[in-house]
Amino acid sequence: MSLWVDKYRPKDLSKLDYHKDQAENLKKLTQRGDFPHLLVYGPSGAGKKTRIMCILKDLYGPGVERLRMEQLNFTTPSKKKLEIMTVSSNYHIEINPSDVGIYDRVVVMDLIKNVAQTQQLDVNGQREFKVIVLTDVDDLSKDAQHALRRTMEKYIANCRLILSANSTSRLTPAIRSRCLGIRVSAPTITEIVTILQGVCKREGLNLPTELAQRIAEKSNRNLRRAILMCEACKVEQYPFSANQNIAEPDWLLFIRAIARKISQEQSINTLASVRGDLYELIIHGIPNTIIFQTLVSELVKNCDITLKATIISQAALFEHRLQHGNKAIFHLEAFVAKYMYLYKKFLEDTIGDAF
Ligand SMILES: Nc1ncnc2c1ncn2[C@@H]1O[C@H](COP(=O)(O)OP(=O)(O)OP(=O)(O)O)[C@@H](O)[C@H]1O
Repeated sequence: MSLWVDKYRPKDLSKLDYHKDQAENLKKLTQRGDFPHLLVYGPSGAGKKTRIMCILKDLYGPGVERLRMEQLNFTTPSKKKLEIMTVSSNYHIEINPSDVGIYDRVVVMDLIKNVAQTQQLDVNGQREFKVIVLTDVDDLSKDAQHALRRTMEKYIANCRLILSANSTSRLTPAIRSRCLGIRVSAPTITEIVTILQGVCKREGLNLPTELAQRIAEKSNRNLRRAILMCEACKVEQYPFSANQNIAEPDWLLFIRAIARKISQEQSINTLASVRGDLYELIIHGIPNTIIFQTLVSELVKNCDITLKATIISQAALFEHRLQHGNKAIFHLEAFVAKYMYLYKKFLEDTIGDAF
């Protein structure tokens, strides 16, 4: 039994439910003989991966859906052995080079070189090139980005890259300028409502519009999250009711609890306990940027408008450090300490004014 997010993931460009004009343009692109490197970017759960798989299917036919998982091994110049999981078909290979952290450069270079130099398994494949899908490229180190740029130029004859990223801001201009950019913005609330109702209809369920609307709003326009929440609602209670409880992911509730703790008491003890909580989230694989952004948005809910402005500008600074530094916990914790200081000072100043 598969989850609705997998079961109802559209498999053809013509079946994509939103950004339809873009899907049509992509179809035209795949029909031309030549095909550029692509950079598909947009927020999490907006449908990047789905669109990429549809492009591949259009290029190579249903064979790209026969996927296998493989572990690839690499050796760094200092003879350290690296292992990384890949998903591939006879026509393409998908890899997330940031899985190997600071060694991402080795993986990027070796992988592209190997793929470009090996023969296509299926010699009747309709294309002369293979596709390498690299995900989360905005997490690549600068070194790896430079290597990527050089390698993509060198092997353009035999392989094409499809890069996927949440935003282009951390990519070097050299990479951006060598790819055709495809922006997949988050679907609107109305689009999400329609998709949720479509999914439920295909399951033979009746989803009240009001509940679909509430789920869409709670999902933060992340379609994956919306569909997962909708399925969780079904497990919790069916027939649906318009005002039933919408289960939210554990990590979100956990971050909300951290934010409450920080706003209740600003002290060394709270900071120490928050450090433990942040470690807990990191250990469970919640991405640093998600932890940071959710925490900031929860914290500013408790802030007066002037304080909010200060907090947001500080958050921008710490987020920048988080993205460029290695130890996420330092920057997360430093931000919490800064928030506590600003919040406490604000309270003291305003209470002082009141007297
Ligand atoms: N056009 C669409 N119509 C209906 N459902 C869609 C569409 N695009 C995506 N979905 C659904 O949304 C879910 C999330 O999409 P996808 O995995 O493509 O997002 P993503 O942008 O790659 O996310 P991330 O960056 O977090 O990996 C999919 O599992 C699929 O069920």
